[in-house]
Amino acid sequence: MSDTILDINKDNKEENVKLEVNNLNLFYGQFQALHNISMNIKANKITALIGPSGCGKSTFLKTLNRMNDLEENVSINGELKLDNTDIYKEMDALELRKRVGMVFQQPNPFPKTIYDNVAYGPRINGIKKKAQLDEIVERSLRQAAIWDELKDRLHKSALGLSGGQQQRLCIARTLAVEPEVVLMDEPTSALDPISTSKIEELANELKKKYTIVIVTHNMQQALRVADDTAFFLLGELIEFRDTKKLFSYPMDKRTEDYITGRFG
Ligand SMILES: Nc1ncnc2c1ncn2[C@@H]1O[C@H](COP(=O)(O)OP(=O)(O)OP(=O)(O)O)[C@@H](O)[C@H]1O
Repeated sequence: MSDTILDINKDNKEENVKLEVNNLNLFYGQFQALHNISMNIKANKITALIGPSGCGKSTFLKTLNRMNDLEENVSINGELKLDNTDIYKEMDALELRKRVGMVFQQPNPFPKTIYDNVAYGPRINGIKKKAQLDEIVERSLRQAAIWDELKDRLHKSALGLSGGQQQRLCIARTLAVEPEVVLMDEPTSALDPISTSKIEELANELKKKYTIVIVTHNMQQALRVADDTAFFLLGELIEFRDTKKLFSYPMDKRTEDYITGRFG
């Protein structure tokens, strides 16, 4: 890792750090997919992860809520802390995933009603009272900016919604268990421009309450929504800083080549 990135991480330390990553390495069998990643993800900010296909963005995102634990042959070393607690050594994976929710590339609602999709997580967590569930469903759909569109069809199947509506429903489902961090893996890549801009506006609104980490292939999207941007290449974190600075004055030649379209 370069000195440049260390300097930037020191700057970040002065702000409110939600997730602290130190010297993180991840292997799929013999293949090392992440090399010595260190970065601080700030609370109530949007952090974008960019870089060419296969550079480790999704792998890194998944380490933040231990989704890689589900895969065979994965080994991880280094330190990853949520609010100063090590998520691998000192935290139960289920507890962690309540605090760190995830939204995937393809909207993946359950084949259930809209209401039951949103109530799913709270029910698993033991909430049974209808009035309480009603309140959670409404709050979550409002936070996901889709209440007005769906309030009259809560008991219809979620599979009848458009792709953009399904994705906002999936965001509502994630918010229903009141996470602190929301991870988004290319959440708009399957959506049209109008749905994309709704999700971007929503992310901007949600950061008041949540910390958001988003993987995107779309550099304009990173520029539009992210406070900080991390550029990955071949499993290394090349540069990580304020988004506007990274795009205006890239410090590393490889970042410059990528954002100017010279490779990737
Ligand atoms: N389950 C796995 N087993 C083995 N290798 C994997 C696995 N998942 C990812 N990899 C490899 O790890 C590297 C990083 O993959 P990853 O999906 O994290 O990249 P990415 O930057 O998110 O790519 P994309 O933008 O195409 O989604 C790639 O070389 C990939 O082939």
